[in-house]
Amino acid sequence: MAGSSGPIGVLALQGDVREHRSILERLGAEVRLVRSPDDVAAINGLVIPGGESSVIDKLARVFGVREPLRTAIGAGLPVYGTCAGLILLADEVLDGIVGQVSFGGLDVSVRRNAFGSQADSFETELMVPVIGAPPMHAVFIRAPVVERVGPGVETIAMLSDGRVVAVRQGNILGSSFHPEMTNDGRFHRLFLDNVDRSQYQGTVAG
Ligand SMILES: NC(=O)CC[C@H](N)C(=O)O
Repeated sequence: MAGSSGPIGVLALQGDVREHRSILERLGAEVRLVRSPDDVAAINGLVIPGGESSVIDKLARVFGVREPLRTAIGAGLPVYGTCAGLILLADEVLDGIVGQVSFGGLDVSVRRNAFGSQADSFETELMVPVIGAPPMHAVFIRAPVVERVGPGVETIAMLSDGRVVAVRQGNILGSSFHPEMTNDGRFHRLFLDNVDRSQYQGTVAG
């Protein structure tokens, strides 16, 4: 069972926290909403929701969780980021607002709002080989695209035009789209399997 040595965190500063919480609980996880360094110290996996990455970045600094999260991710905390969450995990953010930074951890470059204003939001069926059939119904909302994939990063989903929309690197998983909005638990299952297999022991506060 996932979360055997601690709860699964959902970063709860802004965004679609409730949807992630409910899909994780449906899969049997104990969820802790993360808003403080103590919360970061208590979790053994983390979901970073969709929302607005620049706002989550700012609030993470205000709430004092940015550095603890960076330390935990660097120490191997299993993480899954959707949309804004993927942006926050990218080592490089393209088209960020002035001063915007990410937590990092994923050796990728991600472009915010990559689909432009004429197609801010769309939905499509997406084949994700590591998850298998049937295809996922993928919802893209002012979504980012992964433009550079580092050597240790695996591309796990692409649009039909070849644009990369889901990746993983070790215990870090990210998607441009929102499985939490379509009640498809397969990405969260993949993340919880990472938590179950993880050797992550937590970090000393700081
Ligand atoms: N649905 C989303 O999470 C949108 C992401 C948003 N465009 C950002 O830059 O953070």
